[in-house]
Amino acid sequence: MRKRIIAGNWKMYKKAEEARSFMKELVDTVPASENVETVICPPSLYLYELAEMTKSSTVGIGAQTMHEAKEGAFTGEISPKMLTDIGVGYVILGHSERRQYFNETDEAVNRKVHAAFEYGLTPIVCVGETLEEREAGKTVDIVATQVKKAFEGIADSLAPTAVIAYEPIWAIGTGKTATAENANEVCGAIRNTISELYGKDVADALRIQYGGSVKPANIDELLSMEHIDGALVGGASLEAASFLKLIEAGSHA
Ligand SMILES: O=C[C@H](O)COP(=O)(O)O
Repeated sequence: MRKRIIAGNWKMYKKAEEARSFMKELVDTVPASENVETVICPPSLYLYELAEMTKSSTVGIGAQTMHEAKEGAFTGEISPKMLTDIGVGYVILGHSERRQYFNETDEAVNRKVHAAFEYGLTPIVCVGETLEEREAGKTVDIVATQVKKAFEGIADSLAPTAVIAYEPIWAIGTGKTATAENANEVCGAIRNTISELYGKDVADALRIQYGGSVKPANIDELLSMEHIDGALVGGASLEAASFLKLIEAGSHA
């Protein structure tokens, strides 16, 4: 049985005090459950403080992106070594906003997946199609190619510990959600791709999240699907009350 993983991606939102009080509430009230792993990915500015606040709790902290090098003259960047050093455990890689606005290519995502593993971080690898690609019937091809490229050269022993987030780009922040059946179908295709690459045991172990306008009203149906093991949540992770409802949903057997 795969443990669910619900991750909040705050993107470029929240002032320091808001981040602090959210995390205090989350740490104090997050249900202790063996069924769900909880992760918050704040802006990098808050990583250190929030990692300190969550040290003795079950809440994990993730970065929203990182550079692939351990250190160097890369103004403005943060490295996997720095993330591990301050107690960050996860990193989102290849989010569609990084691909779209910051020219993050499949090749760069692959290098970052390698770097994440090298420094003991769990990569949350994002894949997803545009509306145009979906309407042209290319969804499965697109996500399968993104997965294959992201995992190029990744050892069999590491692959099952990665997380893949399927985020149809047209569903991000738009209020439009893929139907649970649709999302499940694509997550199933992702699992098949992993099975082709690594075999069934790895495919059965690797967790796949759905992301794109996930909220308390649709989480139960999404999580009831065979191939959906959690959610990568933007908007609904910004308020502790709604995020806690998602964790609560994930904690049910
Ligand atoms: O990383 C999170 C996704 O981009 C989903 O964002 P959203 O829940 O606001 O649609």
